[in-house]
Amino acid sequence: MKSIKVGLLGVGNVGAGTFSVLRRNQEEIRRRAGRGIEIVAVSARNLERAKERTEGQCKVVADPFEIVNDPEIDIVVELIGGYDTAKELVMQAIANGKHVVTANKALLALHGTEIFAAAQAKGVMVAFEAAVAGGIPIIKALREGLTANRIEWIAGIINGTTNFILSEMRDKGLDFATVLKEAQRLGYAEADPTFDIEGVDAAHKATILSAIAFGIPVQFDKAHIEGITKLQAIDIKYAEQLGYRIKLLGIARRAKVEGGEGIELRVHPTLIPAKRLIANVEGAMNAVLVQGDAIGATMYYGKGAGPEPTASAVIADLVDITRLATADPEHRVPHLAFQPNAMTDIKILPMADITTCYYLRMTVADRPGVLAELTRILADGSISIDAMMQKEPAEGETHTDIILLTHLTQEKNVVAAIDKIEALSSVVGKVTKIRLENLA
Ligand SMILES: NC(=O)C1=CN([C@@H]2O[C@H](COP(=O)(O)OP(=O)(O)OC[C@H]3O[C@@H](n4cnc5c(N)ncnc54)[C@H](O)[C@@H]3O)[C@@H](O)[C@H]2O)C=CC1
Ligand SMILES: N[C@@H](CC=O)C(=O)O
Ligand code: NA
Repeated sequence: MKSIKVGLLGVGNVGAGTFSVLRRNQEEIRRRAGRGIEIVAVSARNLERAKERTEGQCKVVADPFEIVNDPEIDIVVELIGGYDTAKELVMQAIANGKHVVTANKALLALHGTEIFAAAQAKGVMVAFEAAVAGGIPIIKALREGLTANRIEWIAGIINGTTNFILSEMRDKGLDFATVLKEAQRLGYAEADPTFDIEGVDAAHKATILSAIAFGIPVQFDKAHIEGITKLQAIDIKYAEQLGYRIKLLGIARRAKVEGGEGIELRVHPTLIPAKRLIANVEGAMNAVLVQGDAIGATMYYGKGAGPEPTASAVIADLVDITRLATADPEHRVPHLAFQPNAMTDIKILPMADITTCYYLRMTVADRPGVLAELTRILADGSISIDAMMQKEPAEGETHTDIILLTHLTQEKNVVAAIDKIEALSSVVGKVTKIRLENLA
């Protein structure tokens, strides 16, 4: 049978990885797909570099629209990133009746609803395994393997760059900027690395996961986002002393609220018990925990970033499309796992309404009665304490650090209690609050 013809937009880290894995494993892939998968044209900004990376094996063009409008091309692979041009190209490819593969989580988290609706109407597939947790087949697991379950929650280390930074800083004592540069050199970081370190990339991915897990629209604008730039070394140290690790987690969870159900959608540094598997996921590795009502907890682990791990997911999508291209569109897996007419609109909760445990660090005067003041404020706010650690004041110091871990409580209770604690004359400066999840 004739090869399926692919046009590649962008020959950067992932584009180059896709080209080389597809060439290296072409025979194996052909045996799986039932026919060859051939990149016939690429578009790039740097034409010379693209020619080198594609070893003169295909046409190299400057204008990406030349590819999306080429009648010979069956599948367009979008690997340029960003929202604007990428969206135009993807929409044009769909309008031209081409299937699309994209690794672009930013695009899907913002415009997924429109893109999937257009693809559905046109009867083409938009595949995006590489967009969440790189090479880990988490989209496949959620859309296909776990369809019997009511998904309760998902919690994942879904940004390789930040996990790499946290691991290297802790293990090798390197500084933030040095490790970030290394993550960029290794092809893990986004073109704009603030997306990684400020939690935006993880929020793009958590948004996509929430849609597939719960059958709700993609709603990036409702995600709560905190990155790792404000995390302090002292909290990483105290967390270790208490038996926890701090990871940047993306969390999507069903929650019972007054009047029904809501969804928590949040990304922030999180304390996790050190004995949990996920707390021991290091470097650029990703791990996603999924709790289903029938299966219980499952964990998906692997390389979440980098040229070839991401190419692994891009090519898996190419194989899926090749196998299904001739199937009746009605028989394909729905883009967001649920049939388009069966999506629901469970509300994403404001942060004030989420429920979790907390790590609170405060600097207090080392004098009698301070602890009683703190515990009174917490008790008044219905916050119960799970553990406490008080450090000895350093030689000649009159102040010391107190760290409190709370049981489950609502964020609004904690915020109100912190306001009162910060107003005490015995407390110096701000209280540091980090959320804590016990997980499975
Ligand atoms: N690097 C990684 O580990 C992962 C990246 N992704 C996603 O994959 C996509 C690509 O990422 P990378 O390869 O890392 O980025 P990159 O910055 O290395 O590559 C993007 C390439 O596209 C080219 N480009 C930009 N605009 C273009 C245009 N209009 N026409 C033609 N070429 C254009 C750039 O010159 C660059 O070579 C992004 O959406 C990213 O979020 C997803 C998972 C992992
Ligand atoms: N910049 C991202 C790349 C993969 O999605 C990351 O670091 O995880
Ligand atoms: Na993936």
